[in-house]
Amino acid sequence: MPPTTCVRCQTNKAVVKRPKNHHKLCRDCFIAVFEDEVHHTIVSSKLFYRGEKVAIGASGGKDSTVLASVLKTLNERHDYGLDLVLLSIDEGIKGYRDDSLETVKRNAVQYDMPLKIVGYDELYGWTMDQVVETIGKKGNCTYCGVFRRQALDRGAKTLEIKHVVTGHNADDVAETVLMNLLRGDLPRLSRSTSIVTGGSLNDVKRSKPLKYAYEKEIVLYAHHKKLDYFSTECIYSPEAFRGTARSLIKNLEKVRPSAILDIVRSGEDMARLTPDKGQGACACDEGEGMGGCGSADAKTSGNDLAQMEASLKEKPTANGLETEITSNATPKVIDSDDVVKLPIRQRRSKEPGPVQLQTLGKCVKCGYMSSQAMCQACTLLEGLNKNRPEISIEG
Ligand SMILES: Nc1ncnc2c1ncn2[C@@H]1O[C@H](COP(=O)(O)OP(=O)(O)OP(=O)(O)O)[C@@H](O)[C@H]1O
Repeated sequence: MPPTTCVRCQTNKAVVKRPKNHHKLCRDCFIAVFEDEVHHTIVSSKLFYRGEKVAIGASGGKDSTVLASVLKTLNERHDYGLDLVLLSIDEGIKGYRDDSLETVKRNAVQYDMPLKIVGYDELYGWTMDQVVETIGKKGNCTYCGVFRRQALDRGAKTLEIKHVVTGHNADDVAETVLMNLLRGDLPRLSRSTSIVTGGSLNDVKRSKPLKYAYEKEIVLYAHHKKLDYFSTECIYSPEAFRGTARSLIKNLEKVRPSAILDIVRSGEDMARLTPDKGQGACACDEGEGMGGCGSADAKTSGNDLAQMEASLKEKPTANGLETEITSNATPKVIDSDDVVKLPIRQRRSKEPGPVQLQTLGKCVKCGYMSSQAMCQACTLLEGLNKNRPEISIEG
């Protein structure tokens, strides 16, 4: 078969079939289109202002590495005038985060950006290894997610930064929309679909410039730009419920590539119809619910992404290849759900009824933004410190 020509430049050989719309593009056009789309998201959502100091939540993984690389490129190309800093949270997971932080340290040199690392041990007196030693693996993602969101805010504050960007992508947002739908938690949709959260009530704003970027395209971008990223999954178990939502989405994507963006758009539309417009958002919660980091890895919850990464690695030079992403893999569905029981006052009512708007105050213990007397992190810490958590893990 003759090689396919790039539909954009009509000159070079196509090496990428875009997962998003199946357009066949050459390497340079794919990179240009990907960057242009992120630029469009940034400009149309008015994410930044000139001179703004922005912390990039950098985990060393593909999403935040691509985010750092693209933001550096766009900042220079379009003269955004941003002061970009890498902010990493060390959760204290040996054999995982210590390795990924080495990647972030190299990224800091490669992108010529300052790097700040903040550890759970210094902030909370606990590493995740110690948390897991105490509570076991089940439900640990909840602790990690709550602690990380607050740690990012605190890290930003020590740098006098009021805006943290994260590498959450379209797949992440679509998963969260589905999870909230499946839980019957429409009010949370507003926060989970917003490109920007915090900011007005909470003084650290968070945004997701890759909100409309497909995860597979992020992997392709990292591959074609030869970015240095860390691709091992967390050694502690991923969230079962998110993994199930992820598998569902990956299956939908196979039969209808636009499904991911369609779910994101539907989530945005439904959010506009719900009473919670994000004003009452607890600072610990980006609408994802009490449940973890959002990084249920494709390797465990629908392994076509892992396959894709492996096959890209086998073909280090894409020259002369058409990179088409297909997979016959059957996603592994995790059939149990990790649920952490919170004290009654912090659980959402399961009964239908009028939606209660939350009001933000300050945690009586640490002063962090909270819709409850005590913030989620302090509640979890209190349980850990007592070593007889009022928070029990459902078996
Ligand atoms: N330890 C961390 N330090 C700083 N930022 C983090 C950390 N963990 C996650 N983040 C931020 O939150 C985003 C979403 O995290 P998540 O755990 O869902 O990881 P992910 O989807 O695997 O992303 P990545 O590929 O960047 O690791 C990341 O892209 C990153 O911006």
